[in-house]
Amino acid sequence: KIALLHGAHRVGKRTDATMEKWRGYGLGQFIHWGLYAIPGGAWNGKQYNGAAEWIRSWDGIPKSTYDSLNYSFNPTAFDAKAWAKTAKQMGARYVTFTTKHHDGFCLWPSKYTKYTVKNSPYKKDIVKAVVDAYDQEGIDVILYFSVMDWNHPDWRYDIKTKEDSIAFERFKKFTRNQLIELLTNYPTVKGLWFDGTWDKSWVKQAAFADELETEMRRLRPGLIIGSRFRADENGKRHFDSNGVLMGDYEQGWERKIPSKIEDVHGNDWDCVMTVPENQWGYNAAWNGHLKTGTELIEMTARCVSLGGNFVLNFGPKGDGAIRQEEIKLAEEIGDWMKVNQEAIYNCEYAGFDKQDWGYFTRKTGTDKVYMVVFNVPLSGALRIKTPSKTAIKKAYMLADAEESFVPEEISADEYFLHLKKSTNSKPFVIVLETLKATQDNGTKYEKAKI
Ligand SMILES: COc1ccc([C@H]2[C@H](O)[C@H](O)[C@H](C)N2C)cc1
Repeated sequence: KIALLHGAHRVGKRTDATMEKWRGYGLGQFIHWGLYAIPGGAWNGKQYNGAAEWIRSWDGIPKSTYDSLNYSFNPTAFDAKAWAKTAKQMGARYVTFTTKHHDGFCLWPSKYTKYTVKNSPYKKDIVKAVVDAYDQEGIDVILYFSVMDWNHPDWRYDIKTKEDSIAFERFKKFTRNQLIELLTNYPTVKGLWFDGTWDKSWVKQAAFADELETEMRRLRPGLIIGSRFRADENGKRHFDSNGVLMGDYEQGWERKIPSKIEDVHGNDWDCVMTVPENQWGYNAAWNGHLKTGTELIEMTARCVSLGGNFVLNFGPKGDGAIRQEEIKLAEEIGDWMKVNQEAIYNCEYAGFDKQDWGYFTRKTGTDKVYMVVFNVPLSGALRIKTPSKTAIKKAYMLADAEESFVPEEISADEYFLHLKKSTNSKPFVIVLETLKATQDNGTKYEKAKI
């Protein structure tokens, strides 16, 4: 073990109620909104090839021209209540909202910079409107904050000279002030989602970032901060020099999902996902593959089956309205969640071997296991391999408990559930009521006859 002052301060999952609630969210919404939504991925009719929220880094636009977009920010169609209703309808249980992205434009009236919504035609506090609207819908709010701030004169990619270090000391104070300001202005937020923390300048601030994390947690007990915020004194990010996760959950799953339980190392985690291949901010010309509702439902089930949450990104337009494609996806996902949410909310890794037809989830703290079926085999036989000493007492369709199954035992701890010929066109869920034979529950292990 390497002696560390600024590595992980906790090994294993948090066990407090706030984190247990976070663990059970299942499905969340990410919202990327800011000045980049105005150009929407193009400038003077020329398409930008990268992610729309990175358009400022494109040579095709003078930085000062981009920066003056704050004078034309006036989202007349912005309606936080409508956003929150869409999220509720989709079945999202938390939202991560961009307070400040890499371009440095603040969607709240920060006292520490002029580059805020207050000095735009819109003037009003967007972060407050979002926090209040989502609180009202009972959806928990996490605030996204980019440490990297392209607008701030004291930001540095690295600290090479004396001048750099003097400037960056000012930047560190500015960053701390903004974070304390956010936690003070919006006391109901449950956590902070940090981004823009990969540059050497910040990676060298292990002690400062560690102290700042401690200060924020003291100001807001229970605050949820992931593994992206800080590096240890050897510059290790996400996992410290001893391989221990820093922060409360792993934030490395950006547009990717773990494929097996070993990949998550017993940590909490969430996956943040875009509808196109890589567009977080609004891009008018969505190109390439756009994920369908069924694909996104499958990603949700896959994340929950491996003990994580799935967070789907929305990129509202420059006028503040959510684009129709995203509204439609929210409706499709929401329709499925209305019927099947029991297999997603407050569920976790079931401990059953993965099968080709789909995913197992387990209702936390119970012996209730769900089969979320996406790929019905031509045989119509869904294979189940139960963990040892686990019997299946009952098996039935979640959508209709009358439609039950008698598992056919095909070998030790292995069964088939035979589906009726059906025309299922949407994923469906089968409930398994299981029985774990253990000494203390007095259950002598025997095959429970259905
Ligand atoms: C590949 O390098 C990246 C990819 C994504 C990001 C940013 C995106 O702009 C978005 O905010 C995402 C959540 N974040 C990781 C930054 C650098």
